[in-house]
Amino acid sequence: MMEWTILGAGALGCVIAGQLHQKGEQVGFMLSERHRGHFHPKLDLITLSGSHQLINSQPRFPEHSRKVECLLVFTKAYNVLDALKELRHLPKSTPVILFNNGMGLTEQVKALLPDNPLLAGVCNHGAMKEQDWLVRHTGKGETWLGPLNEAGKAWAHLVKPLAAALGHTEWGDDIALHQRRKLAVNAVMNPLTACNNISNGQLLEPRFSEVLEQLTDEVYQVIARLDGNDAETKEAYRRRLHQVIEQTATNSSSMQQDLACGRKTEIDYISGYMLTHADGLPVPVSQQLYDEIKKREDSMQRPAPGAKRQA
Ligand SMILES: NC(=O)C1=CN([C@@H]2O[C@H](COP(=O)(O)OP(=O)(O)OC[C@H]3O[C@@H](n4cnc5c(N)ncnc54)[C@H](OP(=O)(O)O)[C@@H]3O)[C@@H](O)[C@H]2O)C=CC1
Ligand SMILES: CC(C)(CO)C(=O)C(=O)O
Repeated sequence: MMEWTILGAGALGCVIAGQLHQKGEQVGFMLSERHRGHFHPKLDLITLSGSHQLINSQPRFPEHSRKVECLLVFTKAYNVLDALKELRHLPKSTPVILFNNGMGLTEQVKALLPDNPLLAGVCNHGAMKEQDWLVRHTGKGETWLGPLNEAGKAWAHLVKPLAAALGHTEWGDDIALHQRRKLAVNAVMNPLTACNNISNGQLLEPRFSEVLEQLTDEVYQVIARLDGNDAETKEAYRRRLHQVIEQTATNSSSMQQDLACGRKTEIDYISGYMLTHADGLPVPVSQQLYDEIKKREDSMQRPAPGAKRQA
């Protein structure tokens, strides 16, 4: 039986691993260096119904990459390239599926792994890491899988076991279209909630109505131009965005959580991607939010004035 190797044992990677495991699939975790030499307890997954599921997974490190049969990448976008570079022995025939949010990595991953079948997954499940090896499944949504290169097209059959484990999962020949649909939601919700330190649902308060409207228009123009004939109508996009805001009203966006906890955000792959592809379209609100988040990220990395340097 093929083993699914999860690179990135964080919130989403653990939830997907848990769901695959529950369906009898074999799952292993390719771990970062900080786990080396540590005891690996069973993964404790809190399911949507609140029950605990204990999962016995196989810990792996880059020297085991020769044996990887199918790699699912669940690191943050800014860690994808470095994490893949560590897997020097990854067979050229192993399919690699990128599940990160945001866009802009495809060409670099193609250059790094020119022979491997490459795919992208667009996953709308929700996951939260409560601590190492304790992860909560917070929401169910549809998943799309599609090819990023020619060799990736031969792996459409992976949809079947993924659908059995994750629920609604479909193959999309034009996976970039589905990535942009998700980006269009993230490029509004993530920077606005992060900059204002609010929950997703607070975006619907009257004080944000003007900025929400302006940002929605900017993002729509850029994404619709990239989508060409496949663009959704502005009304359909607005409805979809408001549906996500309402369905996740009590949640905090990933960017809000990252910024509030002093972690790096995925802004370069979300708003940064939008700005790079604006190509003359006016995007002042996106630019302002992008600049603000980069400024806060930079200030987090600088030691506070008067703080002692570590020897
Ligand atoms: N959480 C969610 O609900 C959703 C998340 N996404 C997207 O999925 C991606 C992952 O998100 P999420 O799970 O929340 O993020 P997390 O930060 O919880 O998980 C990322 C994991 O990647 C691991 N990692 C980083 N570098 C390496 C490396 N070199 N080798 C092995 N592992 C590495 C980290 O491991 P360690 O901590 O051990 O260093 C960390 O556990 C993001 O792009 C996110 O936007 C998409 C949909 C929903
Ligand atoms: C849709 C949204 C904003 C839900 O929180 C998300 O995907 C994120 O937080 O990154």
